Amino acid sequence: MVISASNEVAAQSSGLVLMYGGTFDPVHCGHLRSALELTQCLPIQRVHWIPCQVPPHRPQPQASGAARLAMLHLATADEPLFYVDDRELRRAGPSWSVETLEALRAEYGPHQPLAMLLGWDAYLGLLSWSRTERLLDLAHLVVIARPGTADQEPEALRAWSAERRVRDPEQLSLHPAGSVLHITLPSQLQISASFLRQGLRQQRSMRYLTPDSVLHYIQEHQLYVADVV
Ligand SMILES: Nc1ncnc2c1ncn2[C@@H]1O[C@H](COP(=O)(O)OP(=O)(O)OP(=O)(O)O)[C@@H](O)[C@H]1O
Ligand SMILES: O=C(O)c1ccc[n+]([C@@H]2O[C@H](COP(=O)([O-])O)[C@@H](O)[C@H]2O)c1
Repeated sequence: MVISASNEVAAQSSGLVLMYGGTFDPVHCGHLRSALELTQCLPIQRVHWIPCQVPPHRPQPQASGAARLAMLHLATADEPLFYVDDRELRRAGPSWSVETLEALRAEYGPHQPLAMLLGWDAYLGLLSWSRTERLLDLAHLVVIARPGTADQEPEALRAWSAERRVRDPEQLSLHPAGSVLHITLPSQLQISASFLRQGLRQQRSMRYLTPDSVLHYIQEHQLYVADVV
């Protein structure tokens, strides 16, 4: 795909495209609030919410891909910048992020600023991901603090990201890829999907930790009622 200089300017002025990948088993207010706050502090034109089919580095999700996708649609329905993207669910095998970013890069073209969002816990494992270097050729990384995950950044990761670290969010819109930005968002919510699954299994109310529409879906489809085998 050939993009002219004027198209490049148009792509840059329309803002950053953000990939928010996750297991989302289920989506919760920690995810939702973080993404919303990012749209308020970065010039974001679209957030691609991408539930993974086969998470590469963790136990497999309890709810089906179809159910996790449906809950994402319910949770994000009235937020215009949020776009639920099922591309990983349509791909067989482990959901390598590098393949997802390759596809997004091909769609948006070489000049579009693109970033992948990671919570601190996910970021800590980054050096064991598939083709970590290539990730930065394809996108920036936006790493958000996550309360309850106070683990120290391993030295190798700190050194790797230090070379690419930027402090000014504006930098992300000036280049298509290659920078790492750490952000501490104003409201940090100590909510996790595992906490929700456990509470639901124990039949405790999980209201206000995820939207009511998601809780209704969970109830209607009897999700998270049984212990994981
Ligand atoms: N409360 C939160 N605040 C900030 N980031 C979060 C929060 N919860 C999840 N994330 C980030 O969202 C992405 C997807 O997370 P995921 O879907 O695995 O949710 P989770 O709550 O960590 O799930 P689980 O408890 O099952 O591990 C990861 O990058 C993770 O770090
Ligand atoms: O590509 C990889 O090697 C890789 C390794 C671990 C995690 N990921 C992605 O990171 C995202 C967050 O993962 P998780 O386990 O916190 O839901 C999700 O989109 C995963 O597919 C990707």
